[in-house]
Amino acid sequence: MNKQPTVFEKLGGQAAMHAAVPLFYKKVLADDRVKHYFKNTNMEHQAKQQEDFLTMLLGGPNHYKGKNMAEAHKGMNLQNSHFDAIIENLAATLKELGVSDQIIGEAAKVIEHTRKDCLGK
Ligand code: HEM
Repeated sequence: MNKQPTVFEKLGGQAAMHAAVPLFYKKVLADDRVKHYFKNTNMEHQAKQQEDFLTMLLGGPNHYKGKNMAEAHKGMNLQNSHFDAIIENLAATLKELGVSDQIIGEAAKVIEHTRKDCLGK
């Protein structure tokens, strides 16, 4: 029986994820809606954590050793608009890398499940 490909595989697997995350954070750090949150963040560490987290979340291998989303974003008072900005930057990144709108939509739908935890509500 053939296994259905995961969103991670459809996006292009680890190589695609590794290419996407730095581009994504470049956009995030240029986005006035969210960039201030990262002023004390080690972005190299953040990119590694995010690559591992998204890989796991989208159905790839699980190497993620960071905090859960509620813990990671505790005290930041994040709002829906911030979450939307993050998703928008990720979607724009994937689009630039040639991922189809269909697959971007599938990825966004999975990531959407983390909204409540990220916002702490
Ligand atoms: C809602 C807007 C968001 C903002 C402004 C934001 C901001 C941040 C910041 C500043 C950190 C680093 C904290 C530190 O320096 O220790 C962080 C950690 C992290 N965030 Fe977000 N984040 C957001 C949404 C998300 C989303 C949607 C995801 C996943 C899809 C995510 C995944 C992560 C991960 C994996 C970490 C690392 C946790 C660790 O190292 O243990 N974030 N976030």
